[in-house]
Amino acid sequence: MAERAARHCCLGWDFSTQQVKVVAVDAELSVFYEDSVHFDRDLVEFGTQGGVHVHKDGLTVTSPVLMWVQALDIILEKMKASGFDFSQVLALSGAGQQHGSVYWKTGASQVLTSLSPDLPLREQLQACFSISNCPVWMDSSTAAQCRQLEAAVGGAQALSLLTGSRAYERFTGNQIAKIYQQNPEAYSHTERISLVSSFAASLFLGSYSPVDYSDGSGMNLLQIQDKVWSQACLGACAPRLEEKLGRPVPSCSIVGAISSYFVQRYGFPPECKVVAFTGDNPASLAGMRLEEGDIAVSLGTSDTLFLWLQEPTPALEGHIFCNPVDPQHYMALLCFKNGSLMREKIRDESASGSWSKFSKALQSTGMGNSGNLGFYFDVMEITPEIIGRHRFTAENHEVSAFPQDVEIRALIEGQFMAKKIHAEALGYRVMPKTKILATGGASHNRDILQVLADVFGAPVYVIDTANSACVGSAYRAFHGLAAGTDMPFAEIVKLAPNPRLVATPTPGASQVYEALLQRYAMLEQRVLSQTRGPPE
Ligand SMILES: O=C(CO)[C@@H](O)[C@H](O)CF
Repeated sequence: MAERAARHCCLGWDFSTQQVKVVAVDAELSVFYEDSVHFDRDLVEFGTQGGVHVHKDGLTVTSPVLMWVQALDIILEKMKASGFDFSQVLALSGAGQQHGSVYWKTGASQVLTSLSPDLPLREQLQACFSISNCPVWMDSSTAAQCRQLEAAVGGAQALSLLTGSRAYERFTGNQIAKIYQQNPEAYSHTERISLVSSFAASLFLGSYSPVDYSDGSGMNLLQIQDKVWSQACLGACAPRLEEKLGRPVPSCSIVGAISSYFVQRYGFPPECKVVAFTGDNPASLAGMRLEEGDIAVSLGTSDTLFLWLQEPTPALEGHIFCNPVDPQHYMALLCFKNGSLMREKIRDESASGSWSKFSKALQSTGMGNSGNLGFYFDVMEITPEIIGRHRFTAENHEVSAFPQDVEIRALIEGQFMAKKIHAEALGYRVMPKTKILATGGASHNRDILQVLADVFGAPVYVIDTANSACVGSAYRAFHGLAAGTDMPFAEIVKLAPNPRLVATPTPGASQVYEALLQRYAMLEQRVLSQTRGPPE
């Protein structure tokens, strides 16, 4: 085989819900290698569906930690078999599904620091975990622990101001509290608790990696302003928790050099640096190269907004995390459950199942839809908590139906006005340099993106985000190598492929939507009060 040219690179890992993925990115920021191990397909013995086990109660959702360990063994062996030159790896970083937690058994650190390069990780780490099935982000079994935590710190809004979110069942502090309450013996035999991100970093480090500020913001435990654990939150969840978590670190930190295990077994250079791993969403923000004032809109099954914020306004909706690439700033995440499934339903009902007819309806109706407004929530919406379809005429009279074309525009304008209103409630403001980055299935429909540009008054770009968490992690590894030079992340990634401009605001759009947004906000409150019933 022809000698492969030497190609210095950084690796970006993603320990996601369904698979472990890796990309190799060279100094020109080109992705030249990618691989993955799919849990359901490649690790059948664990019996997961979508990478998880949903328990009989329908609320508890876990994943086997040894499945994650073995997936790393397999993917590294696949890379080795493909002839990947590990000696060229300058640094690596990674991401993990947020909120999940890993429980290292007392004594595990000795095993982790003295791994034999002759054996796979799984064989050596078999007995290193006090909890075999780790709670993950899909779990919703900790409602009681959420109420206890909010009560301990003065309520939901107080917790949100402190940690960036009100209590959420999937957030790690509440999961730890449940384990302490229901399995105190396992908790007492736990010397370290990692997030999925810091657990993965620990494997490469050969010692316990600290939690980074950004993924740590998804625990209901970290004070997001001071970037220290909240003693009130720790105390409300479990005893002696701080010693099990260790001190959190900035997300751009080099947490150490790669373990000798990987040097001897795979040929990594001993000076290969490990940059703190973070959550998948913060890593995606890095991969999409969001900058201050930008907003990323993922138009998928549910719609997700990533915001870059300088001064957050924590609220009872959405999540504020410490920013993964600028320690002085923040990011926000907003989830809208009625995303593409709602768009597909209206397409089927009002455009005979045709996206082309759907687009024609948007083209044939004007901005503002002659004052007609709609709320379309066939499943209980997260942001805000409303269910049902509610349509209003220009005179704010509720009606039971719209003509088909009006219905289609009311759906799309309503979805995007909701996004703008709730993003602004978290402190987001459109800036002159704002770019909207659209991803996900609906981002292939230019007419939908035109409405997005008009409602926000900002240009819309599309970007390939297939591997955004991995690529963002590789970018963060390069950024970690520049530690101490104060080089901003944007400078490090300036060679990366640019997003493609798809839509710019129609002239006059801001005047139309400025008025409509105010009506939308007012009507949303009216619907909320109707569906929530009168305040107690
Ligand atoms: O719970 C979430 C964010 O808060 C999910 O996006 C997980 O990070 C997916 F892994």
